[in-house]
Amino acid sequence: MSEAVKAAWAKLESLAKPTLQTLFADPARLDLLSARLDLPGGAIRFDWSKTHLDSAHLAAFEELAEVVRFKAKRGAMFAGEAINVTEGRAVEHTALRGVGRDTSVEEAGALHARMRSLVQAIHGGALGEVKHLIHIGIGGSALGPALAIDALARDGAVVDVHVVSNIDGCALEAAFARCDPATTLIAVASKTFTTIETMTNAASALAWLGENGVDDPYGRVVALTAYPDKAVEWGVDETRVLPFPESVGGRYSLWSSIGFPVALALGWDEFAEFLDGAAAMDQHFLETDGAANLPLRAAFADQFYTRLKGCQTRAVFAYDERLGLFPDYLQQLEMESNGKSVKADGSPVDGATAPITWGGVGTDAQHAVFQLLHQGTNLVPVDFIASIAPGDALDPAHHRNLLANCFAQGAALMAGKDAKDPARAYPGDRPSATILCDDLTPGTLGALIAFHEHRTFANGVLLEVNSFDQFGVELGKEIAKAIEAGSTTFDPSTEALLAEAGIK
Ligand SMILES: O=P(O)(O)OC[C@H]1O[C@](O)(CO)[C@@H](O)[C@@H]1O
Repeated sequence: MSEAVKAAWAKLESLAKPTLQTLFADPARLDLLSARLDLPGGAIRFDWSKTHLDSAHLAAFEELAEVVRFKAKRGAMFAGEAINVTEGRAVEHTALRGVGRDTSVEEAGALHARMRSLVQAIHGGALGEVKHLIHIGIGGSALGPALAIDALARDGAVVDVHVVSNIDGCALEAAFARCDPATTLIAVASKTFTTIETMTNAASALAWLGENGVDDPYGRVVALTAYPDKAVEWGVDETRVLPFPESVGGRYSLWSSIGFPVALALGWDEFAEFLDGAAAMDQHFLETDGAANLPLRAAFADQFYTRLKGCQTRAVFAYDERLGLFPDYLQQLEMESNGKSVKADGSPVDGATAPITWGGVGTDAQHAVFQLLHQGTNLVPVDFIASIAPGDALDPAHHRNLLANCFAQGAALMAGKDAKDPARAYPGDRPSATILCDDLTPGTLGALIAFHEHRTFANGVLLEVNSFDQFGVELGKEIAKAIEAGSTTFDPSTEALLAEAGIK
């Protein structure tokens, strides 16, 4: 850590940390810590006033951002420089939304035009009747599509999409049970086109089509990959291979052809609105400086709790059934990006990096895990996400009650409650932030996801880690391969488990 970075952290640590109730004595607090962004598809409000950030911390975090060269690093990402230093790659998912270096934006436009043609051809009947799509991918090749489809395609998807990721055959069988092979397409989504789970599931899906009367199973496959040659070699006709650039990381790839099932389920116009919402967030992130930059401000709050308060987790609760998969999506985004122990230059980090991201949906979670949030010994910063417009058409009492509960939880965590009986007392002073959308639309969802991508990047810059590699996932894969090969002897525990299961 450079002396300047050390000094910036030391200053942050030295600042007084008043309670939330004390902080609210400042009448300007709500204005200082809340913001609204007008986006395609509706506005989003952000409220960090129930966190312990104050003007002194915001200023000190701005100094930290300056000494870690946040602006230069942000500029380098959008300029297409190879900021993923350990892999020597640029990081260009924003170019897919039209924001980035010209050549990459142009290339992304051409790739989207190709994807759009295929989507529209399928909608127009070019591949016969298509009622179902089994989308096979894992990690970033599955979590984004699953989230977007579950959030946006609830009432009347053009094509019914089933996302299958797990190598556990139960996952694929569940999809088979809900699809008619004669009207089913298979999307094989893999950046590398080598991932064992995806390739095994894809082979089984082809076999299922063949065993159920489909003459040309390969003719029903669309491949979504950064390595189109591998997909062609595997047997997919080049006309149904939708490539994307290698500079788009797996967990940032929803905007590329990995989003094909989203476009197929919703229609191209909605997918374009989704991209536009993300692009509006990109422009905000690129053009706004200091704590007014909302993803950067969110990262300040994250660092406040992780580094300055020692919180090991952060929780996200969507008070919106349609965002039930949002915590899963965020887990990969945040934990795979910033769950690191070395900095981008290879030196050890100087403290905690990414907290464990977890969460669920409200109000369900209130009846399951909120006990710990209110009275447990762990301090957990919480994000609440909700929409003002309901997603349902039932009695408005449902949605009013949903929002009342969402806002009540933030108020309760902060205020706490005294009681004579210690078991009934709430300590309070527990932080939360609220993200409130006008409505959950393709545009606001796109912006919400892009906000979290940039928040993750901003956290990585403040921590000085490379947010874009993921070498930590490799060792387990290597050992699984060695187990399958049967050639290696492992520790006694692993050997005993393999013997019990009849694998060795
Ligand atoms: O798209 P691919 O290459 O199949 O990889 C799937 C996932 O596997 C990972 O590499 C982790 O194992 C993720 O980063 C990625 O999203």
